[in-house]
Amino acid sequence: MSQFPQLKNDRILKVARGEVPDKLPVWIMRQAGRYLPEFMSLRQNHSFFEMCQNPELACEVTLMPIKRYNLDAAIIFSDILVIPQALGMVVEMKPGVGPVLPEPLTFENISKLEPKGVIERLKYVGEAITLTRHKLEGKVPLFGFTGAPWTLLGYMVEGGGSRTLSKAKKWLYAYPEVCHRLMYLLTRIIVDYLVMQVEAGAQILQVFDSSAEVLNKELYTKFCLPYIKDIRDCVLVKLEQKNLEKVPMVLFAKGAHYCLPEQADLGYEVLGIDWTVDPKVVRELLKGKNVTVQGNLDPCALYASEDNLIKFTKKMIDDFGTQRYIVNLGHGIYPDVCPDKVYSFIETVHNVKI
Ligand SMILES: Cc1c2[nH]c(c1CCC(=O)O)Cc1[nH]c(c(CCC(=O)O)c1C)Cc1[nH]c(c(CCC(=O)O)c1C)Cc1[nH]c(c(C)c1CCC(=O)O)C2
Repeated sequence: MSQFPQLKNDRILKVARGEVPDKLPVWIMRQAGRYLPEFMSLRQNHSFFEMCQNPELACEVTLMPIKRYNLDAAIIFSDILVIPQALGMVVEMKPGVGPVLPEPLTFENISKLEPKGVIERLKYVGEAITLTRHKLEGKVPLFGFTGAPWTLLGYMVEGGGSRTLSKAKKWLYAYPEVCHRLMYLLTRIIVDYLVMQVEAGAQILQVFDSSAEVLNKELYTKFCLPYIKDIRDCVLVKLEQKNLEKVPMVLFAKGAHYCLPEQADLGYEVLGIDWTVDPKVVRELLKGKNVTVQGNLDPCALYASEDNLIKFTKKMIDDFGTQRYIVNLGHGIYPDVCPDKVYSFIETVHNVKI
């Protein structure tokens, strides 16, 4: 593997491992995105997936928030939907709408999915990661990421975003065996995809299960937890086989507070917490568990006045406490947030004494 510049800021990695940092680490979900004018100006000339697939462009976008802010991590510019795309599904990113898969999964076309060679077709993500590791010059660690099996299956069955995911949930209730087979297939791909990202230079990994919020404890226990655990276990085994470093992993199961203690037993070092949960309740639910928490400021709090934003941020940190805590929003930042608000948020976090 290529020799990368030495890491200068390892706050996030330390806190993920349960060690005490000099300052609270902070990063922002969707930190490289449309709220940044420099992103919008680049985006005018390129389609979304063209930006994902071109390592130079993906690297440039990944570095945009790092150049502007004192963030404690970078996250590779990509999308969770590159997996369905590499499986042969058409994925379009429609401005103002979001992702659209014009030919969603049906019983008739399941056999058309092409798992063979899928990692090869995702090699561009690895190339973007390797390039970014060099260009980061060791400033901060680089996150790799993936969607969790359920969230990917949801988009594949629904053909795009959905508030209720009633079509995908119908599959869970009506065709559980088919769903298990698909979840298993996605799990195998996700494992190899994450290992490939570490091989390329990712120093920490996040699994996004953004659609966990439409399930309940029973469904999540049956259809999601076993696969999410399998991902963690198999990534560890494969990293060891390849003599690669054991990188920490974050599970962000959005809206799955109905099973937080169960999430803490899957082997992930960090649990991402969405903005709907009270930090004190989170700590209570996770008492005695060996995990770090990450989150969870309401992304809309960045619309508040600077004074109030600072107040909300301090209160959140007070309520979580500074132990084993990575500061983040409780979901991705919105495109119409004023970029200056992000300075106040980060500065407020870094000013907290720990
Ligand atoms: C569900 C999901 C997706 N993608 C992702 C998730 C999980 C996190 C979450 O719940 O938000 C993850 C994601 N998407 C993107 C990143 C890049 C890294 C980062 O800065 O965090 C990451 C980590 C870029 C993106 N992904 C997308 C954009 C905007 C697309 C554009 O420029 O047109 C970016 C910068 C598009 C996207 N991609 C997806 C949706 C629903 C959308 C549309 C919503 C939106 O527009 O914000 C699927």
